[in-house]
Amino acid sequence: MQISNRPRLILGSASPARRTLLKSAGIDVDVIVSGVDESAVEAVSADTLSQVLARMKAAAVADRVRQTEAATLPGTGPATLVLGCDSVLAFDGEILGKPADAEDAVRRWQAMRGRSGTLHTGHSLVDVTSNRVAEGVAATVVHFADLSDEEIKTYVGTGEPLHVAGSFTIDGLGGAFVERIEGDHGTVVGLSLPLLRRLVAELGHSITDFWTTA
Ligand SMILES: Nc1nc2c(ncn2[C@H]2C[C@H](O)[C@@H](COP(=O)(O)OP(=O)(O)OP(=O)(O)O)O2)c(=O)[nH]1
Repeated sequence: MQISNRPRLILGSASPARRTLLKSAGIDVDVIVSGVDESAVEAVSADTLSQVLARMKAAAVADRVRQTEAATLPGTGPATLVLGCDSVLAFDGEILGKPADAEDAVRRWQAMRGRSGTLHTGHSLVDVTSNRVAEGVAATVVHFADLSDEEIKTYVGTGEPLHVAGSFTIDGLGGAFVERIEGDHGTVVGLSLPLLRRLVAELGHSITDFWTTA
């Protein structure tokens, strides 16, 4: 039996978009949702907030893995890594997570249309065995289309904006409302693959080690 030396990546996020993005990039993950209460953290700046929350999520899941898998965690051999992420939109001096409700989403879009904001996604990668951590925040400027009131009302009515940071997606219905971006596309979805490549390298791996197809 071929013993896999492939390191294991656990995604500490409930976001289906993050899991899909990794799968499309050849990386199959296990998912363990952190359950971290994001409201407990004071927003200082968008990049600091996204980094602190990503760190809290990854640490919570790494602790759980250490407790539940103590017997099977390899002291040597393939590593087990946990990735936590958090995305927030910096717009007009505010830090915007998910909208409170539909009215909030409408108000946000009436302010955002025709303007730009910066989507910050914090990443924290923990090697469960060595406890080493590699972290970074990726930021992408998003230029929004000048939506009509009718488009805003219809888009919010789909429910999509209510579940995502910044009240928009770039890979869903909201894609029609993103004129252009300056930076990595994945950062807007919620996970930067080029940054992940650098973080796994910091912990001694190559991103190609995680490919299930290679
Ligand atoms: N599909 C998609 N999702 C987006 C986009 N922008 C933001 N999101 C989602 C990704 C995350 O699920 C959510 C941002 O909230 P968080 O970063 O706190 O993650 P979430 O609470 O969903 O899950 P987690 O806390 O990681 O378990 O918004 C986008 O352009 N496309």
